[in-house]
Formats: sequence, structure tokens, C-alpha cells
Amino acid sequence: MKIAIIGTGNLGLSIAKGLIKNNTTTSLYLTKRNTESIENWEEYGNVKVTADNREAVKKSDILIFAVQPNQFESILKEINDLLHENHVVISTITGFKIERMESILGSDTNIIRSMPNTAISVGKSMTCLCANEKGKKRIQLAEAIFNGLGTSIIIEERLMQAATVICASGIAFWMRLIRATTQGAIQLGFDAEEAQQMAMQTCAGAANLLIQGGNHPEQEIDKVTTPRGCTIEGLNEMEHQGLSSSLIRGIVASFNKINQIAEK
Ligand SMILES: NC(=O)C1=CN([C@@H]2O[C@H](COP(=O)(O)OP(=O)(O)OC[C@H]3O[C@@H](n4cnc5c(N)ncnc54)[C@H](OP(=O)(O)O)[C@@H]3O)[C@@H](O)[C@H]2O)C=CC1
Ligand SMILES: O=C(O)[C@@H]1CCC=N1
Repeated sequence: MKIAIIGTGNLGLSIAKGLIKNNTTTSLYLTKRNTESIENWEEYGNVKVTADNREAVKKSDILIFAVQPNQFESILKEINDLLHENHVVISTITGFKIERMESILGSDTNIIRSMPNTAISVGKSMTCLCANEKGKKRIQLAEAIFNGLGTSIIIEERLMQAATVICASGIAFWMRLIRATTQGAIQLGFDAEEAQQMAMQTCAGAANLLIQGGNHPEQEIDKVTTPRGCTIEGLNEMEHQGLSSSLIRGIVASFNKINQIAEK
């Protein structure tokens, strides 16, 4: 596979790391205007770093765009005349609708909208996908790429903003929960390193109970909460302080903000 990542910042570099680790590509172009910070990636034999988006597009079939929303339109215009039947355009751009991409590239272009997260760098991204009519025939290719870098699901485009909050912003939400648990563990007497290890591994264990076991979270909670025990005491106190409510409110606040940004 010949892949180009147009815009190698936080997300673009995370995708590149995942692809390199997986050995997915025959060639991988990485672009940004100021290439200094990513030049060392050329140490990987099949990676080419350039500020020239047009060169990257000419030499690649799959084009993954990971620039800021306000940078995207001009870049699409810059490379539009180079696109051909074999190109698959994969956008990761928040709030940028397929309709708007089609208005620049035409409806005859294979367009896929994706929403991965930064865990793609370690092959654990939850990625949501949707496509335009033309791109639907190539969505299996996108699924294959993103399933190699975690898990993917196909969703309706109208849910893409919600997916951004749950999956992309979700990384930050879960990090804060792990960090808060770590701080609790430090207060109980563990050193910072031990505390973080305990917090993150317990988090991974809880997620895996659901992923591999297929149970509802409350079934797993019931197994841990001894009657009159310490778990239910702590859990109920967390809920009195608004744990579930604050998470839900935070998710809705993010969603309202993302809709404001998209309307601009
Ligand atoms: N960060 C995240 O967790 C997620 C982000 N997204 C979306 O992904 C996109 C990128 O986000 P993020 O990685 O955080 O943003 P960054 O600002 O970190 O990365 C954007 C990159 O684009 C490069 N760039 C800007 N203009 C051009 C250009 N004309 N040609 C080539 N490269 C260019 C910039 O480098 P330079 O200035 O050197 O050109 C920069 O490295 C956004 O649309 C965001 O909404 C989606 C899911 C998760
Ligand atoms: O915070 C943001 O707006 C972007 C979208 C998802 C992750 N980063």
C-alpha cells in the first residue's frame, strides 16, 4: 500500500507510528510545511518526509488528511487536479462534511471520513468510518487499514461529531480518570510509578472484561461489590459527588462545542 499522511502533527504522527509498527505500507509519505521535527522518520526505509503535498499525492494511492479544519479546504484545492480513480481520500478532519469535500473534489472521488484517536500509535484506536457513494466501494480498504491499527466501525455521517467526542476526545477523558485514580493511590501510600501502573492496568483489565467477556458493566460491578463492603461504599460516595452525571455532562458539553465549531 502506498499511503500519504498530509499533515503530520499529533494525530498524523500517531497514525504514522501505527502504520510503521505494523509494516502496512510499501511507501509512506509524511507531509507538513515545516518538516524539521519529523525528518528523522526517514530513517525508516520506506518513509519519505516532504513539505510538498503534490509530490506525496502523486506517489501515493491512499491519502490520509490530518490537518486542522481551517487548513483543509485550501489543501484539497491544491491537490485536486492530481486525483485519479485509484486515489482514496481519507479525512480525519473534525466537522468537515463529505458534502463539503465533494463540492471541491467532485462526487466521483473516493471519499472516506474517519474518526480515529491517538491510540492508533499503539494499534488500539477505536475508529469510526463513513463514506460518500463512490467511496462505499473502497470502505473495506479503509476498514482493513484501521482494523490493523485497532478496531473500526462504520457509522452514519450524522453521528460523526458524536463519535469524535466519545472516541477522539475520549482519550483525554480516560487519561484524566486514570490520573485521578493514580493521585488517589499516591494518597494511600504508593509511589507515583506504582500508583500509575496499578491505575492503568486496572483500567485495561476492566475494559478487557467487557471486550472479551461481553458482559454489561453492572454485571461486573455486582461481582466486585461485597454487601456492606468497601467497594459499594466508595462507589456510592462517587455517585453522590456526581461521577456518572459529570461524565455525561462533560460529553454533552464537548458535543455542543463541536457543533458550534462545525457551524462556523
Ligand atoms: N489530535 C487528536 O487526537 C485528533 C485530531 N483529529 C483531527 O485531526 C486533525 C489534526 O489534528 P492534530 O493532529 O491534533 O493537529 P496538529 O496541529 O497537531 O497537526 C496538524 C498538522 O498539519 C500540518 N499542516 C498545516 N498546514 C499544512 C499544509 N498546508 N500542508 C501540509 N501539512 C500542513 C501542521 O504542520 P506545519 O505547521 O509544519 O505545516 C501540523 O503538523 C484535526 O482536524 C483534528 O480535528 C481527529 C481525531 C483525533
Ligand atoms: O479537541 C478537539 O477539538 C480535537 C477533536 C478531537 C480531538 N481533538
